[in-house]
Amino acid sequence: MAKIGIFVGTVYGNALAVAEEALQILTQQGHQVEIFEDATLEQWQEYLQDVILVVTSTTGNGDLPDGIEPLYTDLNDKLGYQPDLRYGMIVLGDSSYDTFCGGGRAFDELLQEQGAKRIGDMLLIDAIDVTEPEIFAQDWIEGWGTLL
Ligand SMILES: Cc1cc2nc3c(=O)[nH]c(=O)nc-3n(C[C@H](O)[C@H](O)[C@H](O)COP(=O)(O)O)c2cc1C
Repeated sequence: MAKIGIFVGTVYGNALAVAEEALQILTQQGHQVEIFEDATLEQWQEYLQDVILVVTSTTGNGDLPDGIEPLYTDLNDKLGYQPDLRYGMIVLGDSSYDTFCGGGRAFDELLQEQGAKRIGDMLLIDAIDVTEPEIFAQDWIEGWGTLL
């Protein structure tokens, strides 16, 4: 059983729906799970020895939603190295944008630079193909939960 913080960035609620699905699946697997929106660096730091699942969409021109961008900036400016963190990444975007899933990809790059260990591949969810992202993500979440 792992302690998992799900950190969400959403504009219209799709990423939150995926996060809520993940909460349900991972809790059923026996993990201890909590969702954070508009999260602070302090909340992130509570998981540095545990597991984080980032679920974020992309807005603007490859940007992170307002609810998670300050966390990204704080991680970049203040945290530095986080080698004991294990994490997963689910990114929502739309492939009609040149910056497909740009916000989440940037978040993943930052965590890699800071020594965090990603569990599994990133799940990219393309709004062009997928109308129900929370259903689409189910198999990935189940598989990810068993890797922890
Ligand atoms: C104004 C606007 C800008 C967007 N910009 C991007 C973008 O730069 N790259 C991308 O991959 N998707 C982009 N998207 C698509 C969203 O990321 C996608 O629709 C996603 O499913 C929204 O999830 P949310 O409801 O959690 O915000 C944009 C959508 C809108 C409405």
